[in-house]
Amino acid sequence: MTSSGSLLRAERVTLGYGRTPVVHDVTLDITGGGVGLIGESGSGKTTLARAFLGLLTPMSGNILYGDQNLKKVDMRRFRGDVQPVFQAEALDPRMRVGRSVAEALPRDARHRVPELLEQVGLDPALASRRPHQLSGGQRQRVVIARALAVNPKLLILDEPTSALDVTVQARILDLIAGLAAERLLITHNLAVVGKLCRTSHVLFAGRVVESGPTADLLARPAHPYTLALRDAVPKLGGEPPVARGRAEVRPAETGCPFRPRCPMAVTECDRAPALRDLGGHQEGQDGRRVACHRAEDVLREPSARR
Ligand SMILES: Nc1ncnc2c1ncn2[C@@H]1O[C@H](COP(=O)(O)OP(=O)(O)OP(=O)(O)O)[C@@H](O)[C@H]1O
Repeated sequence: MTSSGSLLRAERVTLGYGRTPVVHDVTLDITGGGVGLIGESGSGKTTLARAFLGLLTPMSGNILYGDQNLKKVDMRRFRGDVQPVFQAEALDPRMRVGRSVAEALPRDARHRVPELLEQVGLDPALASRRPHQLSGGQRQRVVIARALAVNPKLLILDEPTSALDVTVQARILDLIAGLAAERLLITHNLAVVGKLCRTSHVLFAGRVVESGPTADLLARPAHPYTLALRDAVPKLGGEPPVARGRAEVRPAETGCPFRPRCPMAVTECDRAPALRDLGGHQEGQDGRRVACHRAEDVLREPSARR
């Protein structure tokens, strides 16, 4: 735990590839009860996840693990504590799935394969199959079994259900919800965070534009982008929630990056809004942060209330 009570913390982190930053000055804590990272394709979710896994070094700022800079943490211990769950396509197509799971276990614990398969709701007899001989949902369960092999404290799940149909998706989400490990969940589907994450952060163009308790965010978005995301996909399993037809509009390079797509933009939005506490002590505003000059107006919009 860091002194702020989080498992992992990004502190004013800027991340990029080569010299090009794609995530800008993000501060974010992974606390208990599940944390969601939401945003459309290209918003920087996977890039942040890679930094939290120690796979990408920040251009500036720090990733902290238990009050220690991740750069200085023993990576062998860290890999036992923090495990990624990526999409099932990452499984080796030639390898029997039992062996895939066995490879994630310490050598003297390989007898635990049937137990792990059962833990994720799979018949241990499926261990002899190759990935293409399983359904999409079964493959995703194998990926989760692999991650659980080392009894991690935290799972970092990148779109764990986006390739699955709605009913299978719901069953995998139930499985994830029942696991003991904490979770950082990356998704473009707001319905998924509603089910699994106590806290959520909305990313737009590599910046956190809104944060807070997920239930409050969904009930009363304070950023026009969160509002567009919520209203684009009201239920589990729908299309990716982008403001349809406008996602191709490039973010602004100066001022508020969402301005070119924002139905509420005003002259003031030429100035970049800082992430700030949502003022007042009204219901649903505790722990809420937003980067929008017009957040209070967004909250007053009848369409923002649900
Ligand atoms: N290896 C890379 N080299 C250069 N640029 C990259 C690389 N990986 C990602 N990017 C760029 O970084 C930005 C953020 O990408 P990232 O994959 O983090 O977004 P994302 O929100 O996870 O998107 P998606 O939901 O499509 O996975 C994008 O503009 C992307 O083109």
